[in-house]
Amino acid sequence: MHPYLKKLVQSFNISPSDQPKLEPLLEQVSAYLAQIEFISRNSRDGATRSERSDTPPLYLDGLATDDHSPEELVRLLQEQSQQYERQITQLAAVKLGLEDSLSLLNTTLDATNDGLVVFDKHHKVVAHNKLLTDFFGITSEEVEHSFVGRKLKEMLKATVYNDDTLLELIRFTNQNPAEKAQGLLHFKNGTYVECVSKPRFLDHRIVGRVWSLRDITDLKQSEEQARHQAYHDNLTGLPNRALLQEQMQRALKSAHHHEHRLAILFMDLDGFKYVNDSLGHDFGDLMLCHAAMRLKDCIREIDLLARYGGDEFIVVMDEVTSVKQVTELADRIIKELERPFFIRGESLYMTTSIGISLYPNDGDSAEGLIRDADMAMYHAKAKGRNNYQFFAQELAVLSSYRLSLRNKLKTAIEEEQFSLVYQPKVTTKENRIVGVEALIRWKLPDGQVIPPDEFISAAEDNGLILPISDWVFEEAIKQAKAWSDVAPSYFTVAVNMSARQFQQPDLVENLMALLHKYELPTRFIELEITESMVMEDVESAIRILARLRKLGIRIAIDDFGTGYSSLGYLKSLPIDCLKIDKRFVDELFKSKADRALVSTIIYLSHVMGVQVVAEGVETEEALKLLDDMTCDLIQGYYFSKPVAPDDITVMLANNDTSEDS
Ligand SMILES: Nc1nc2c(ncn2[C@@H]2O[C@@H]3COP(=O)(O)O[C@H]4[C@@H](O)[C@H](n5cnc6c(=O)[nH]c(N)nc65)O[C@@H]4COP(=O)(O)O[C@H]3[C@H]2O)c(=O)[nH]1
Repeated sequence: MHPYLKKLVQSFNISPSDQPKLEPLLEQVSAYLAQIEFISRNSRDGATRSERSDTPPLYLDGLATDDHSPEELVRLLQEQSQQYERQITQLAAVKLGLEDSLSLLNTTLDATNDGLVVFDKHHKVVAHNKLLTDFFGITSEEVEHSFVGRKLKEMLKATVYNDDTLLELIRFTNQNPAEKAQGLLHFKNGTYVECVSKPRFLDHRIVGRVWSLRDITDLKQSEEQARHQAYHDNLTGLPNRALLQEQMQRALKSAHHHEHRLAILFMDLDGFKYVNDSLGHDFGDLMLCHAAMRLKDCIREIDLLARYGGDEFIVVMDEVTSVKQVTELADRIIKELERPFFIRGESLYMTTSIGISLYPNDGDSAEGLIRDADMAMYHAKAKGRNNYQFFAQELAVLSSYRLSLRNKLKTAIEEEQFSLVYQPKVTTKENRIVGVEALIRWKLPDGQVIPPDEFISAAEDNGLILPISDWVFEEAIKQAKAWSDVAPSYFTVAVNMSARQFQQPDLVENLMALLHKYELPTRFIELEITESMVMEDVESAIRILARLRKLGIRIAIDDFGTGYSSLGYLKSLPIDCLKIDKRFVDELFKSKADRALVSTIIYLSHVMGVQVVAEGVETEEALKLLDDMTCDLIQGYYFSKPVAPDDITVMLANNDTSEDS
């Protein structure tokens, strides 16, 4: 105790029991006295009055205590002690605040879902939590040295091989202490951890760094799941169009690099629409899954199989060494799909048409190769389905021709480049005209005539078929009205209906409006629709046909025998006439099977009360045979080619118009 304090205790007679209470204060005072003693040496008058003796003079703020009475001294000391008490109270509050902050920090560190470690500016660990040690499988003691040297290597062992993200992050933060750094760590136990490192600032100065680690495995997994869904077809689980594009880009790059060849096989199931329409979409879905499985079995590990669209699949064959290898795969696929499918107790047959393009022969872009294979697939369909065709440049020429046709078609209607010709339909026995078929002709301003087979499908593709069909209908009805006065009552003008037109919801209303406009009785009009148009949606087709028929319009099925229809379904169709396709008529003398087929079609049609017309009859021989087979009507060059309306008017005038037809 300071000698003056001793003196003080003695002079104020402070009891020994009270002395401990005063002790903290006395200690403070003692420290203070030591301080003022130092100050006193530099007192205002500069005199050094602090010669060391047993009772050196006491100075308070430069005032020697010897100069003051004890009362004054006590007052001064009391003032000082009060000041100390205030300071102590303040300090205690600050300490409490600090303790509170520390406890808050510790609780926060433990409660957070992130692994945290806080460093000071000397890279010393200031704080960390348990999660951090869990992530790396280290102890709390090891954290101290964890981010440097050998320990860091140990710690990195927790992440997957070759994931040196953490190392990179540390390097980056050492070089850029003021920057935030962020990375994704992949741990051996499968977890994905997002790692963020931020500098700590105090008064605009960097005082250290905080590292936080967050387990984002769930997020990553749902991301993966979303990615899988975005890139795979829900039904078959196969890669979809988007993934195919990506994978093809990669395969093309690698093929270019390694000088490999690729083959793209574009497959379209034949008549799948029929399965869907007749057996339902659920059944169709099952069929697609089965087909996908079979296709998968046909390809090698390195090949890619994707679902491109409804019933379209694509195989990208990698490392192709020969064309034979490709044709073998195409054959295998065709055979594999030809085997019957047994689904829900039904056995079904399915075939496929395949178009093939080759890299680098046919191009080097994914889109181009797919387009070429698609074109070749259409060629395979045209060749009778259930076969494969390689892309050939001629197909591209054909396709660009179709494109140029489409552009020219746009002006054809406005410039009245279309006209109608009419081909008579006559009775097989007497060759009496019972009707005509209206056939469109397109003559370009330069005199070039383009046959309908060439431009109708192009017009179907770009939607121009609708205004063209409207024009044909109006023109044919106008002409039928002109003939209605001279023609017998059974005379009909048949008009070909386009697939798009058949799908128009206001088809019946539009047709009736036109008939009304030209005051033509409905019985003069016959609509020719193809089997495939009916098969698109059998139920709705039946509904529309029944409505038209009820209004008195005749219905004929055109090109019969070329589609997928069976004779069986004919009985459910509300039709008046069936036209046997020219292909069968051509084969009458060449193929016994076709002859038998034509005969059966005629017989069954009659049983069902449907009239039969044979198309494309060119010879007397064919006419006679068809007559023997009891075919009702014929149409073909034998009697007349399609001719101008005036020629028909003349024919009608010379026609036997007896009403017994
Ligand atoms: N070699 C040969 N050919 C014969 C003989 N008899 C008739 N033909 C031809 O066979 C086609 C019969 O018409 P389609 O089967 O309805 O087949 C038509 C029809 O599907 C479509 N088409 C024609 N006009 C129209 C139309 O106005 N609208 C729609 N949507 N399609 C039409 O174009 C197809 C072809 O029409 P066209 O070229 O006029 O060809 C016509 C006709 O000229 C014959 O004895 N020998």
